[in-house]
Amino acid sequence: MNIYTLDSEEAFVQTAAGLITALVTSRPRAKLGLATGSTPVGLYAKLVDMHRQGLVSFAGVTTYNLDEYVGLPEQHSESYRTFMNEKLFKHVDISLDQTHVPNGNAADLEQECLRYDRMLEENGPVDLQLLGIGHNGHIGFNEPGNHLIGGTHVVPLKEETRVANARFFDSLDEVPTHAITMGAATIMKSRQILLLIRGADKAEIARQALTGPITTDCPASLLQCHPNVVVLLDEGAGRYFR
Ligand SMILES: N[C@@H]1[C@@H](O)[C@H](O)[C@@H](COP(=O)(O)O)O[C@@H]1O
Repeated sequence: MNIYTLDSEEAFVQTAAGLITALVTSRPRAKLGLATGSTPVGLYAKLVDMHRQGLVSFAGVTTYNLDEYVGLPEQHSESYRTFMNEKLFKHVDISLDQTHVPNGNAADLEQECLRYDRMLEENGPVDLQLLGIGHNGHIGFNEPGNHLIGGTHVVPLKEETRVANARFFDSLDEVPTHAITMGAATIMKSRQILLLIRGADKAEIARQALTGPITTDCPASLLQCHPNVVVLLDEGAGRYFR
């Protein structure tokens, strides 16, 4: 793992954006795995900015998002489809049919998981998978537990995850109880992984995930087995890595 602690928000965002734009420039038909949550918001804003300046084009890029809530209407302000459209897709030269987010409203969710996996199998592996991390070590919505699942699947969200994400909703009751997520094996098949970790409240889980035992109790620890991972930590999250 290549672990870097950046000492400013600008350096953090600029480094992440630099890695993505370098890939997309050298490989215009790149396949990007994308993530939601508050962590990549600054990165997406930087990519939009660089696109506006003519520094990067996404015209040939295909994207695959990690996850989506189950049962939240696609147009809901907090659906991950809306998040991606608003934070990135609407503002760059990518056509929406090149962007993929699991359909959390599919009539048959099991079929939807199979469809998503088949699509990733046929088109993948992704060149670069962007990841954040939950306070409990989840990646995508692969929650801690006594096992991990390889492929795309429906997952009941841990109470702590629903509480953490309640800040985006009017109340905890509105936070969906389930999500569809890419599985651990799919994530591990990515050619490169870019893991972003921000905030002092993530310092401890960063230490566990990056230097602790590889265990399903901390799904992100599995990334220690991947041959090509770049981890960017901001000052707060990087307390143990300076
Ligand atoms: N499913 C997403 C993850 O992909 C994200 O990495 C994580 C952390 O979110 P944040 O960046 O807001 O802390 O939780 C969410 O629930």
